[in-house]
Amino acid sequence: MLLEQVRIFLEQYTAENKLAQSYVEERLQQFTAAGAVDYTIEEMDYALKLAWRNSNKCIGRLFWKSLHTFDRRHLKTAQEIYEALLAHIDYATNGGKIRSTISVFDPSVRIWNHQLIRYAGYKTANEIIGDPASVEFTQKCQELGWQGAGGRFDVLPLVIQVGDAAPVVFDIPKTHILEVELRHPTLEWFRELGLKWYAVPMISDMKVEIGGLDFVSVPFNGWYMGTEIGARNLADSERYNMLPIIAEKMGLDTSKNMTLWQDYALVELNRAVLYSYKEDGVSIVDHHTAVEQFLLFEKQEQQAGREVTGNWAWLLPPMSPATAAIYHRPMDNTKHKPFYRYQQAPYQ
Ligand code: HEM
Ligand SMILES: N=C(Nc1cccc(CNC[C@@H]2CCCN2)c1)c1cccs1
Repeated sequence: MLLEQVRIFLEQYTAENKLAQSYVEERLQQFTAAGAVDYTIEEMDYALKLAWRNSNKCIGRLFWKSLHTFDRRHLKTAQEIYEALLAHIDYATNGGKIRSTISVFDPSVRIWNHQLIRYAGYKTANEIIGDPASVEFTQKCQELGWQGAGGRFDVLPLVIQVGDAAPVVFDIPKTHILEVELRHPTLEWFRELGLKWYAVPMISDMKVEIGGLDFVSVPFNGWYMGTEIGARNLADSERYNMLPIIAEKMGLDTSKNMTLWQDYALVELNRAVLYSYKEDGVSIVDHHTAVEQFLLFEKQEQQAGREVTGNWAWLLPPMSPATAAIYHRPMDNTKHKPFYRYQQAPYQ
């Protein structure tokens, strides 16, 4: 029952923020008198940080206390929500010195995008141009009237729905989009591949349950771990599938696995990602440093008397996993609420 779950959340908020126990009863009485649960910005801010700290698949949790919260629960029209999303993008991007940020909207708002900035995928008769992971959403945007340029790196529009009104499509002006053109520290030909990626990953399709209330529009961003771009987005055969092309350019023998040509290409692609982001002053973390930061997070949590939970398979980087200390031990994947979780897409 709702108020019971609200009580549990308020108990944790009160204990961790060293407030008087009477705070819980006061707040429950206010909610009962008002006939609605309306968390303060301080309660929301704590809950959203806590949900990050509880997210078992996240390797970046060392910085959970530095999350910046924008309270946008009062916004009602698609236009003002669009403007709030542009403000989030600008604040988070910060010229490349990325700030972990989250915006929380009224539960009647839905953002149809998987990420605020992501590339379109165009499926034609015999090929896919752009990001294959975006084909379905790109088709949805086209049905809603969006005209893409048909290129490999077209940024998709924001699709915002308020209540059960028709969704509204908004282009993101280029001035708000920071991207990094990929080049390699020593392989001069790498630049000719014409590869780039956007600076800030901003997940916009997850929800968080706080004391029994579902917040279904909580776009959040951090910065990338290099392997996400270099070992998955640009490497997967069902994504940009760049390994064969890079191996060819490297002059490797790609006719048999035993030459480990895929592994050679993978390392050079990931070196190019880290080198380019670093040189452009865009925040990024390599997977070895990210693992070290996670080990620090574990130590910090244990010193605070809290058990650390994690999803072993997701926390291991997709490159050289056995170089990560956490590879060699099991992990408790218990789920503690609140945490960020998947939800049914509004258009499926
Ligand atoms: C600050 C830098 C951060 C880094 C480097 C980082 C890194 C990562 C990485 C590499 C993943 C795995 C993603 C994948 O394999 O697709 C992940 C997952 C996740 N992160 Fe973080 N993260 C950061 C900040 C955040 C923030 C600010 C939040 C939320 C407030 C967050 C919440 C999550 C969640 C919920 C997942 C699991 C996503 C899923 O289930 O698909 N992370 N993170
Ligand atoms: N660095 C990041 N990466 C990240 C975090 C959460 C979710 C995702 C996207 N994960 C989904 C993809 C697609 C299938 C497997 N990975 C990326 C962050 C995104 C937002 C905050 S940090």
